[in-house]
Amino acid sequence: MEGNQLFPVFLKLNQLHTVVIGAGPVGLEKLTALLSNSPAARITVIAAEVIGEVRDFITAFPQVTLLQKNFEPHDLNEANLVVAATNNNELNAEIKVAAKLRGLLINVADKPELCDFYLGSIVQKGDLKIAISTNGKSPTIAKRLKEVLNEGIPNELDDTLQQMNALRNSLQGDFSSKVKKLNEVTEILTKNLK
Ligand SMILES: C[C@@]1(CC(=O)O)C2=NC(=C\c3[nH]c(c(CCC(=O)O)c3CC(=O)O)Cc3[nH]c(c(CC(=O)O)c3CCC(=O)O)/C=C3\N/C(=C\2)[C@@H](CCC(=O)O)[C@]3(C)CC(=O)O)/[C@H]1CCC(=O)O
Ligand SMILES: NC(=O)c1ccc[n+]([C@@H]2O[C@H](COP(=O)([O-])OP(=O)(O)OC[C@H]3O[C@@H](n4cnc5c(N)ncnc54)[C@H](O)[C@@H]3O)[C@@H](O)[C@H]2O)c1
Repeated sequence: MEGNQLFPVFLKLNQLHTVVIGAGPVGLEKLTALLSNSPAARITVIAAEVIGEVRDFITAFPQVTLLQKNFEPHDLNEANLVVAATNNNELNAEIKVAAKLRGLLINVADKPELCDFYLGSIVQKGDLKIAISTNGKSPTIAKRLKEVLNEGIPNELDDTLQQMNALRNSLQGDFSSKVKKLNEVTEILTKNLK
């Protein structure tokens, strides 16, 4: 089978408990991705050594707990989601087993073969969020495409989203008549692209 077979979802990390193992530069990258998208994400960071940048970054997020210790499998007992960013391949494999035994989904940074899910490159304009995946082929292209879309999508699109939401809430009638109206007023968006 060819092409990208990953299924995208948008997680409510504020309702889930994510355990991040490792607090070096790559751990910082993953924490930045998690918390810049979901500032209320419930996260426990576990790491034997913690770089200053991680300590500084998480001070803005009081719901993030830092445990400076060696990883133990029971650290995942209360987890819903796992992100591993350690510099030790044996440990990564051990974390993968501990996650699997508990039925948890895991991302091992930079180790696609150990991942149940990948992080995407994210474009955000207010309530609009677009996640980009290159199927692991080139995160650099994902990053560049994010930059292109960030430039290309007007900030005003978020105003449109808010207006559409107000219209959606004000419409009377049955479901199909509401859908018809919402499609009518947005038809111009696709015409502009042609
Ligand atoms: C999107 C983003 C999200 C995030 O991590 O926040 C992300 N990587 C980002 C950046 C980035 N990562 C790397 C570079 C250096 C250049 C390069 O190698 O290309 C750059 C570019 C840069 O930093 O400029 C190194 C790298 N990454 C992976 C490998 C291993 C491999 O490919 O085998 C290696 C080689 C390590 C080595 O050489 O040792 C693997 C993965 N990286 C993924 C996600 C998943 C696939 C996403 C997809 O489908 O595209 C996947 C599979 C798993 C995962 O980690 O989730 C984030 C964009 C940030 C943004 O939007 O600005
Ligand atoms: N730094 C980069 O730019 C980069 C780029 C590509 C790939 N990588 C890879 O990503 C991984 C992580 O990179 P990094 O630069 O963040 O590494 P790092 O060595 O700076 O950090 C590793 C983290 O894992 C923790 N750790 C190690 N063993 C532990 C244990 N038993 N229990 C708890 N914590 C433990 C360390 O304390 C540290 O916090 C490495 O495999 C590296 O090869 C790094």
